[in-house]
Amino acid sequence: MNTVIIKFGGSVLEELPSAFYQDVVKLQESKEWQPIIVHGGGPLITQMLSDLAVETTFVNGMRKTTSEVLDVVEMVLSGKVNKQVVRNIKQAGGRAIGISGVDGDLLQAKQVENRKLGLVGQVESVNKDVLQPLIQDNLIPVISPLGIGSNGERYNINGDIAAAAIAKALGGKLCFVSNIPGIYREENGVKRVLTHISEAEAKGMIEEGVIKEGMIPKIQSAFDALMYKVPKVVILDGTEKDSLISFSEGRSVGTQVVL
Ligand SMILES: Nc1ncnc2c1ncn2[C@@H]1O[C@H](COP(=O)(O)OP(=O)(O)O)[C@@H](O)[C@H]1O
Ligand SMILES: CC(=O)N[C@@H](CCC(=O)OP(=O)(O)O)C(=O)O
Repeated sequence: MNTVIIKFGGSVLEELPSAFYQDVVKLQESKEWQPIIVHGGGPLITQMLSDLAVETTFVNGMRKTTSEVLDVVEMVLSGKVNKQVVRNIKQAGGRAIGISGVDGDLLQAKQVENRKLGLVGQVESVNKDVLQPLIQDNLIPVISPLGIGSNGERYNINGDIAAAAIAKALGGKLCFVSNIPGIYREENGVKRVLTHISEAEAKGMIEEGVIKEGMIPKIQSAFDALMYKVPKVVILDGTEKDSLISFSEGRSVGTQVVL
């Protein structure tokens, strides 16, 4: 059985068609795949913070997180978004269970080295034992990216980084579902989507500012995962018909990240 970690971000969350969720359920029912969902929700957090008149800023795609911001992050991700995704899967005919990285010590984390980011965490270890009984019960785990520290404190973890850590722990394939058909590069004024991207190429594109914002943690997590033997990492558009099925059948879709 193949495990696939499907991470979708806030950029595409509200645009994902029901066909996408039906494809997730199809994979599960095929018995050849075990899908595990990790979701983001960055734009919804930003919206809620703005409604509450709390300022928010990003550094290289990571949100500076005060304890006031962290309350909102947890409320939006582990409450609103997580349960919406569980319901979407049910409406597509599947059965899902929503948990956060805090539950059962799933994502054990510590504060990132860049202290200017505040309560942002990096994953130290993944307690994959939490997922096994859920999988055995034919449930699709839906995970919100918060982490728990050794003293029970919580951290805000970027969704892409959380997904890569889970893929590394389970040795599963990693599928970043976003709102773009892959990584863009402009050549002679023409924007095209790369079918593959290597580490050297990505580094150059980050330096040139061609890869920016939320794409930076995504691509960095992709290489981190590949380095730890994750067999395949792809960035694709979840609104494109059959994109997930093409991925599962090994057809070329989106941008494949290669070492
Ligand atoms: N070279 C690039 N190619 C494609 N998208 C890029 C690139 N550089 C930056 N981006 C941005 O990255 C975004 C996807 O990252 P992010 O907003 O974090 O998405 P998600 O919420 O799906 O994780 C795209 O919507 C796009 O605005
Ligand atoms: C540390 C950090 O930046 N955490 C993210 C968590 C949500 C996320 O990753 O959402 P997307 O997948 O939509 O980007 C945030 O606070 O926005």
